Amino acid sequence: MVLADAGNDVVVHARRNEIAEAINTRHENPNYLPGITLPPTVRATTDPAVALADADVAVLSIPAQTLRTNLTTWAPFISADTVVVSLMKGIETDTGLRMSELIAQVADLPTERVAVLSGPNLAREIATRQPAASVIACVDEKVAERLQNASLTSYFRPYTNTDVVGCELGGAVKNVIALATGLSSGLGLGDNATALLMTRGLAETARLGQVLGADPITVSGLAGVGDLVATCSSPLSRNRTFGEHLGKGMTVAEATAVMTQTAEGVKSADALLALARRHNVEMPITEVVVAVIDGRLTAREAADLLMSRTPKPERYGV
Ligand SMILES: NC(=O)c1ccc[n+]([C@@H]2O[C@H](COP(=O)([O-])OP(=O)(O)OC[C@H]3O[C@@H](n4cnc5c(N)ncnc54)[C@H](O)[C@@H]3O)[C@@H](O)[C@H]2O)c1
Ligand SMILES: O=P(O)(O)OC[C@H](O)CO
Repeated sequence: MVLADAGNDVVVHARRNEIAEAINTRHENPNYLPGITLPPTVRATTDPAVALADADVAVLSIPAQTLRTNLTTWAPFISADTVVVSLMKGIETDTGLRMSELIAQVADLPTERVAVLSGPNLAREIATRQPAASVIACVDEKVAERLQNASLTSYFRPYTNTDVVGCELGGAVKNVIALATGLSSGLGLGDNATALLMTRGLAETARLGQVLGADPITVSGLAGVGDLVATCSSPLSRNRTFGEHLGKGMTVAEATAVMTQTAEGVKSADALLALARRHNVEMPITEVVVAVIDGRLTAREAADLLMSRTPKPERYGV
């Protein structure tokens, strides 16, 4: 919708024929955004070769853990000049790769042709054209600027950045912190606890970013604190909702069964923790979220464990 409203010729690749059909005839995706009318210029196809033919830009937005398999199939259809943009906020579980790293590896692309978009962008709000801003990051600033111009509308305002690592980490870690604020809310622990988790969650993002080469300023921007605030506070967040279900006593299997959309943090938390341990970075909130997901701690025990940690000075670096 954003790209079509910005004046681009947009082709969506859908897996299911009935979804492609609904987008082409009723201008609606009834499974994922029921009730939202898409611009009639948005067309859909089930054929990835048709979707990718001569595309200036390919925007990838599927569950992070399915990217490798899907992209292996799609890569041969990516044209020589196409820039690939990731909207995904996850980390591959087996490898710890960020989505842009995975794209460059699987599609064999130079980093200058891979960009990421990340920020406080709850899908349903954007689909109703409510104002939002985001960050488009690419190591090549000119490419980021091209993408910025291609996605600028009256309701969507992208900023550019060259810090791909910081933007991607901001998106991936905030999902885990949103699971934690959901757990806390499910337990009824109050707004002070939510603010505590968000602020110390940001410290975890900053520490991990520091060792992985992110710009320390990125964490205070839209892809850092901006997305953290939106996701941790909004009932529209799937990660926060998933955590809330667990906090109210559901098992992971029960929460998974009632969710129809992706909560990336559930699978990426473990990969982020492994990445942090590899670099000797302490991420206590991420650690207890992983323990709750694995069934080693209850939500209550996780809260008690965090509150019983040794007192320390307030620091943001490693
Ligand atoms: N929804 C949001 O508000 C939002 C905002 C910003 C970023 N993101 C990120 O975008 C990514 C996708 O999330 P989403 O909100 O679209 O999730 P979703 O669950 O709503 O939709 C997933 C999409 O991927 C497709 N899909 C599911 N399994 C697939 C598979 N195995 N192979 C191919 N396609 C598959 C679905 O058909 C659907 O189109 C995530 O990484 C998420 O963090 C989401
Ligand atoms: O619904 P969530 O929890 O995946 O969050 C959606 C977006 O990432 C918010 O920016």
